[in-house]
Amino acid sequence: MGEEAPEFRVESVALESKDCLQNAIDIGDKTYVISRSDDPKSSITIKILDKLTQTWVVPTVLGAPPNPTSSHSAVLVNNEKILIIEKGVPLNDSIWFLEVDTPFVKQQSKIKGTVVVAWSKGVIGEGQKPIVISGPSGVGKGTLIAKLMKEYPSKFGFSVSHTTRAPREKEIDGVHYHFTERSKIEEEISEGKFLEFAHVHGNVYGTSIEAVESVTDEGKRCILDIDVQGARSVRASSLEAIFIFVCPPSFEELEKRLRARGTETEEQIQKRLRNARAELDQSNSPGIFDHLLVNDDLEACYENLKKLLSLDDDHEDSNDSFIKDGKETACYSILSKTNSEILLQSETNEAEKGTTNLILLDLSSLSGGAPGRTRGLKISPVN
Ligand SMILES: Nc1nc2c(ncn2[C@@H]2O[C@H](COP(=O)(O)OP(=O)(O)O)[C@@H](O)[C@H]2O)c(=O)[nH]1
Ligand SMILES: Nc1ncnc2c1ncn2[C@@H]1O[C@H](COP(=O)(O)OP(=O)(O)O)[C@@H](O)[C@H]1O
Repeated sequence: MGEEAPEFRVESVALESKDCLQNAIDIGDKTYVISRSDDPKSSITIKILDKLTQTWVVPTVLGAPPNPTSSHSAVLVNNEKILIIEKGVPLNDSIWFLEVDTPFVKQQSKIKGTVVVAWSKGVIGEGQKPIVISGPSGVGKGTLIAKLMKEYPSKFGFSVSHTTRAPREKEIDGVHYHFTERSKIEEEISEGKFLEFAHVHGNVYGTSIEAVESVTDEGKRCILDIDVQGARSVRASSLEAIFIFVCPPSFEELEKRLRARGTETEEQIQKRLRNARAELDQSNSPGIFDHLLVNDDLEACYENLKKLLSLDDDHEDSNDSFIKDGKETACYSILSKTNSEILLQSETNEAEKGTTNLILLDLSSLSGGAPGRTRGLKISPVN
């Protein structure tokens, strides 16, 4: 029997010269040209040729691009995205997707009225799902999160949000929040750098994609403290998370805690209490929260939170053991592709006896995607 035919027609022209590499990938009537210049600091540029009109378009590029490297290889995965393998970086950092026609890209294209493409970094294995914690102001979210981070500093990391509100006395910029100007956050939101944002108590709050992914990239489980609107947006995004709503034992107790904290003016307290009623109402909306926790006695609530987190189907990724210790520099190029498997070949000819220079990248269970990370990549050596 002959070899399985590729599912899609792929024309990949590698125009390699000493210091630059360019790939041209055809999708329908368009050719996507992915190139890097000979300036080692400049990152990849994308241009699209419309073959019917013979015109070039420079798209709006969303998401953080790969760090500059010397070269890459690329292949079309399906009609939605291009897989790019970077060379000269650790293998963990070498797998990228350029989304050209995914639902996210289509949606952003509509919003912006321009042609959009978006970067997403490939992650080997699933990683642990981030934890979204919501609840009314003063209920004790921050207190519970602080306890968790103190007890398990290497397991959990906090997603540091951006906010336009003024810092409280003991709050540190970059630790509790990134305190920012409204015009700056609005600009960054329009650049697609935020996973979600919301207007809360008269200020803008938002979670940058980087805030979540930098925690995940450190191998820690990310905790987000965001309001109900934010939780709703994350639910609708490509980020798979666990959603927990923290309730007070009573409205009176909530008010007491908020006043006792002593961080807000009376006017701000009144605003937070008004919003609290709406948040408590929304906590029962179907499809947002997976768990409700009542924070009556702090220690009891904390124990329940811990139970709930260990009940979750946390699992160590097993399929990435091949590269787990490997901060080895990637020097792979794409050799072949079937429907969901890509064969990568090491370009060094150092294949000593018994050492593999072929690896198989399995794309059959991808999840997530731009803006952020594409998870669920499986990788295995070919013997
Ligand atoms: N949507 C969204 N909400 C956030 C974010 N960061 C914080 N919040 C929420 O904004 C609200 C106000 O937070 P904060 O000003 O720290 O006051 P506190 O809740 O009274 O401690 C809380 O409900 C937070 O969960 C964010 O990045 N996105
Ligand atoms: N279970 C609890 N019982 C009594 N006070 C609590 C409890 N949990 C938190 N607090 C206190 O309530 C106040 C508000 O808690 P905080 O963590 O700042 O709430 P949030 O982050 O939800 O706004 C703080 O002064 C905190 O010490």
